[in-house]
Amino acid sequence: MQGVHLESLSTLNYRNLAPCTLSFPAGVTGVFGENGAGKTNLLEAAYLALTGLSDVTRLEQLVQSGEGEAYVRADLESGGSLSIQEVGLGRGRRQLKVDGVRVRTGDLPRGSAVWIRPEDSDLVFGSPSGRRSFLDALLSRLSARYAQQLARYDRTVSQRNAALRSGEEWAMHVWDDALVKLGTDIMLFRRRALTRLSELAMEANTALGSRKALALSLTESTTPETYAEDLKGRRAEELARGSTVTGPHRDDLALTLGGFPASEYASRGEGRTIALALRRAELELLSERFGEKPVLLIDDFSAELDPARRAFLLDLAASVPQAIVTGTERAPGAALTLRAHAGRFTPEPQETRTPEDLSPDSQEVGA
Ligand SMILES: Nc1ncnc2c1ncn2[C@@H]1O[C@H](COP(=O)(O)OP(=O)(O)OP(=O)(O)O)[C@@H](O)[C@H]1O
Repeated sequence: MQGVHLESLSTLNYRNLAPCTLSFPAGVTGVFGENGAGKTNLLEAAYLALTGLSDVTRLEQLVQSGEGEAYVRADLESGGSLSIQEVGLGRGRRQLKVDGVRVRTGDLPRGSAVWIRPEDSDLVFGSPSGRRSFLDALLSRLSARYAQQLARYDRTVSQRNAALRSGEEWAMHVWDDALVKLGTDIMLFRRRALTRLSELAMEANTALGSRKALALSLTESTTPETYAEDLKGRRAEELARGSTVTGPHRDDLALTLGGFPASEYASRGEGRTIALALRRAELELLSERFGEKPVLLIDDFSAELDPARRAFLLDLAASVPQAIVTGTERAPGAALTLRAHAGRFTPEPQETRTPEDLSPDSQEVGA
């Protein structure tokens, strides 16, 4: 399968990165350097330029301290055509352009990158809202309609909450109708998508060497069939609390390992394996949906001390048309290696090794 290709990335005033334009070859680019050198920031900038997405709550965090605005640009090839994607960032403001024309986030190619990070373990051990965000972000990338319905649903919940707080019981049937319609769409879409996501996550979990079965399911606060009734049944409680307590905004993506809830019973290592399985499932799902492999961004492969998980990450990077892999040590088998230091990235000479030395199973890598 073909893949999205990030030809070059330019940044200006982005976090601690020095202004730069970096070219990336096909295959693996390894970026190594000391802690705080800017490796994560580089991947974050690449992800933002490729997808328009960022999970920071305050955009000004991304702007270099002391500066007013930041800018990232990706020159990429997708579906056989070249394009330039630019993101300008200011205080609470993000401006996107494709080939010089202003667009909205949803207009950028939605399957262009997947980012794997050490913090992904929070998906397993963190709150339901983190898992729900993972699911919603993924489904929003798979379907523009899902993204639209979700935004409408969230707006409706906020407006309904305001009406509940003002004690506007007389207006509730109007909000309930809107909520049931949008919420039902969301629940049905999640159920459909979960079937394939579960299969792919289970396969990845097995590929990671886990002997315990991973299962994904939705813990729903209501169902499409009973949503309207459930809202009526909790009306008094909702008026007292001033918030909507029933609906897909309260649901969880439940993860079980060997039949037990992973958030409560999985070990740290098992949790990490589940998180990697979810990310590989995301990669596969986006590839199936868009017919090309996303650019794979792997942050800090060297933090992965378990040999099976480390080999899995390096194999995954080698299996896609393009990957950027960071770490405090060199990634083996890289087509290009960049040394990171104080926000700058310098190409390193290629290591001369035999193909056997470059295998992820070799001593140095697995140690
Ligand atoms: N808006 C900003 N302006 C200037 N510097 C920033 C900004 N945001 C973050 N930094 C700095 O960027 C530095 C590099 O962070 P980054 O997370 O990219 O390092 P890293 O190379 O991935 O390190 P590690 O190996 O520890 O993960 C940090 O020292 C951080 O303080």
